[in-house]
Amino acid sequence: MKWLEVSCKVPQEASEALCAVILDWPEVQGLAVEGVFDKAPLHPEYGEWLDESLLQTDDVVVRFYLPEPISEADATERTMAALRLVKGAGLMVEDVPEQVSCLVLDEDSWASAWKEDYHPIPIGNRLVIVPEWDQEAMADDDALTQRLPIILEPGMAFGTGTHQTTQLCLQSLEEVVTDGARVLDVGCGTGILAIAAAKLGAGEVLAMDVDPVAVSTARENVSRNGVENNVSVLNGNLLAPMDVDPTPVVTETGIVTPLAKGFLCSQDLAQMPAWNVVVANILRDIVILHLPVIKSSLAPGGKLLVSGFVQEQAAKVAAAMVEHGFRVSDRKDKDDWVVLIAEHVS
Ligand SMILES: C[S@@+](CC[C@H](N)C(=O)[O-])C[C@H]1O[C@@H](n2cnc3c(N)ncnc32)[C@H](O)[C@@H]1O
Repeated sequence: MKWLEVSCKVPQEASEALCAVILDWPEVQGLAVEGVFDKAPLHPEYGEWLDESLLQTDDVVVRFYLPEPISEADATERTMAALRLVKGAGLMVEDVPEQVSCLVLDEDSWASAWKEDYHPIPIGNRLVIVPEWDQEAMADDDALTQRLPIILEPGMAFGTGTHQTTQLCLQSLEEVVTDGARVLDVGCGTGILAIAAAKLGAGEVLAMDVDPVAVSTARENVSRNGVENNVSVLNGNLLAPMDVDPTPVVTETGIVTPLAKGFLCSQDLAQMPAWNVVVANILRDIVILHLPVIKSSLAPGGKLLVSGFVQEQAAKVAAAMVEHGFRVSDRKDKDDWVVLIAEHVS
């Protein structure tokens, strides 16, 4: 069987919207975004704030695979239509054929092309992120088999384990999760941190995300890892008022409109027993907005891990944490990125 490898060059800030449209095509197998994601992704539709200092215009390549009998001409036309949708949603993309290129691959080349960018990634002392198809290869590596595997199928949601902030949070979870702990993962993306917490011994983990796509990806990853008994995944927004309509609104372009909607609200959280660990890898301002609700749901002595911001923003986050009654006890840096670890002090 033949496959078409379609590559489309777009500015980084338009890549997620383009991926969302392309992933709606039932024939698409494998989608990857290539380029340097050294700044946080922007999701204005999910309440993440645009931060001028994080804006960048570097192009990335969205690459995906379509099976025969789809022709190069069809694939190019459909990709152009997707680009037009993204452009219509207000994102800066060029919807010209020069942005799109196609390569015909046979089955073997397709399988390796899609998978070659993803390999097991050891994290910290105890964890390893394993792409679903690399599990067998990993069995040959004694050092890796000693680690706790987090098996992931890279999908649309953020959190394949390659981003510095995800790795910093994983490393920090290793240090703070104790046996039987109750862990809350705010902005779970693929569910990677929640799964790690469960594998590290947490008794009960609640993973939540405002993005319904992230919620379904996280649920799949949770069952892939056999941690369904310990991890629940909910759509929600702890910043939203209680009486919001939980039905997501989808525009003609397939992009969820600006929302303050969610199933899980801060009031729901208030009904639950306190958490021993809360992890939130979002963005600076969203993290800061979450501090009051996190403070009221974290057990005294409980640990808060926050990331999603760069070094020059860390002081502002740390100051806000102190203002809300946390004691910042540790910090880790990777490249420009930071995780802050704080303790709830009453
Ligand atoms: C940077 S990703 C982190 C994903 C994963 N936890 C990780 O560490 O790789 C941030 C996630 O937060 C979600 N998010 C943004 N604002 C949110 C909010 N107000 N409530 C819950 N999730 C939110 C986004 O949809 C996205 O999946």
